[in-house]
Amino acid sequence: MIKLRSVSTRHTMQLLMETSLLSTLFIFALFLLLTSIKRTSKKTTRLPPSPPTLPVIGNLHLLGSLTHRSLRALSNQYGSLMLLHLGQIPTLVISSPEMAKEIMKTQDRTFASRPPSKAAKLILSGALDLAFRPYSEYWRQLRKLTTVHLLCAKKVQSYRLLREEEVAVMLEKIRRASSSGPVNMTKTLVTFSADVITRVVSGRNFRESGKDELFGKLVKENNVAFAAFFFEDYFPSLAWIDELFGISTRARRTAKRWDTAIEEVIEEHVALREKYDDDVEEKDFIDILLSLLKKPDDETDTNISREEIKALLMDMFAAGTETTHVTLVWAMAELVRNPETMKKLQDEVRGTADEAKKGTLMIKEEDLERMVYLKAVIKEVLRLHPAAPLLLPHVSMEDCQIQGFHVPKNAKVLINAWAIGRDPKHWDEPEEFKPERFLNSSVDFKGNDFELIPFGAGRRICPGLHFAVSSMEIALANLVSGFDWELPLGMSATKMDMTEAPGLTIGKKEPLCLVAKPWVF
Ligand code: HEM
Repeated sequence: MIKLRSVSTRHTMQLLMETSLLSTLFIFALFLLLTSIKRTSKKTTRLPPSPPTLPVIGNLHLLGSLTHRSLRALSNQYGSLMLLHLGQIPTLVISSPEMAKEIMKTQDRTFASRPPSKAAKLILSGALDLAFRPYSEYWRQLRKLTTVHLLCAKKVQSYRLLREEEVAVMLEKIRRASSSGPVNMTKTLVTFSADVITRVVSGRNFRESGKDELFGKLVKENNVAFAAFFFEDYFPSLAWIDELFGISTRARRTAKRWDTAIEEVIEEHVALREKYDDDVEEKDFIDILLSLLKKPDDETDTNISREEIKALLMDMFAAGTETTHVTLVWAMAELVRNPETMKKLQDEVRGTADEAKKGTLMIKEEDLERMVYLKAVIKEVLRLHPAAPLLLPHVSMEDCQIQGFHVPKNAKVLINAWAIGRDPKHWDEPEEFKPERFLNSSVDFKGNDFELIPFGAGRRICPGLHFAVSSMEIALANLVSGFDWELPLGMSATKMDMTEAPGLTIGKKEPLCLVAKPWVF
């Protein structure tokens, strides 16, 4: 009996234990379920703040021709993370370093793609280039190819003599022109920037072959086309209106002109390769691209089509020319407007130049390293006048959350580098041109300091950064050391016209004409 009771007690005990284990497991599962529901419900569907919209056009009416300025005014009201409805396209506008860091660092991969662009579709053969191509394995390959063979620090260093030669040509041109009145520095600097990039990319000078004017015009046409209002970019279903108003036709004409010009340059390279039975020393970028076209499976696995080569070359000629010359024009304009800064820079440059070289040609690249004020001036110019004030548009590749707000997949993202560079929360006297602010500061434009992002940051950061900075440093150092600069008679520094011209890159609207007085060591 006792034995039986003890068995039944044990059985009851076991049952009890199993039941309590089951209930514990049940409560634990319930707890997990509730927490996960709670966590999911934290993923809000609350959208970032937006201005009120109008039917059909949404917020389009709020944008002026200088979009970066309109967007800053709006963000002052709605915050540094703002959602606009531009026609049918949800557009996230970023206006603070903190938010820029979210997009280009914390969630860099989500935002590393590009939205569709009608101009890129028409001019760049459907965005076959590097800059407008959506994020993909092919984009990564193309970027690697361009960096390794054209734009990495080692390659940029190897173009040193070429840059010095082009600077010498520019100085000589200014010297000659200066004897007969003010020099059009806008024109001079366009030619300089174009000559450097075309020599590096195609191995020869477009100036000498008479192609420089044509390419200059094409670069300008590109800037206009990429800033034009295409209905398709805001109302994809109304693409036909672009045809009706002739905007697409104009862009197609630009595309055709680019195609003919680049085809000619490529054909010259092909002819040389044929003449020397492919035994051409691969010394320029086009040769390298052509060799990849011919043997797609060799070594690199990169299979590049002729259309892709042309689109990539267009990127290089356009991005390499426009951004650099626009920045140099702003630099000269700011220096002439601020004579004390000009004097301080001239003292540094003229004083740092090697004693042995005084009286000879000019500043060489080896002198630049010691010129800390020159570097501060260039940073300050890029802070106040980033050539691409809204960078290039990004797009969200999936739904995500930023600071508790929901960002839908396929939202276009505009990052206002111009507004960020003038944010009073991060910069003292932000509207003033004061290179001194960088003298005791480690803030740089290389993509780690989000208050200064003229080249962007993260996966899509400008691959031409080193190339551009090297060209700008050597050009500016020589311009200020080789000449004293004045405004033409009757113009005053305080009333100088600094109006911006609208475009994908924002340059000075009026050409910069200056009196150059040659200076001898
Ligand atoms: C002062 C000169 C320059 C400035 C301010 C500048 C600025 C920029 C900016 C803001 C972007 C977009 C970054 C983003 O989307 O987040 C960009 C992209 C790009 N830049 Fe530059 N750039 C300059 C010079 C150059 C030069 C000299 C080249 C080539 C020779 C170049 C080639 C490119 C290319 C190919 C891209 C597209 C990269 C991609 O989408 O992966 N840039 N640049």
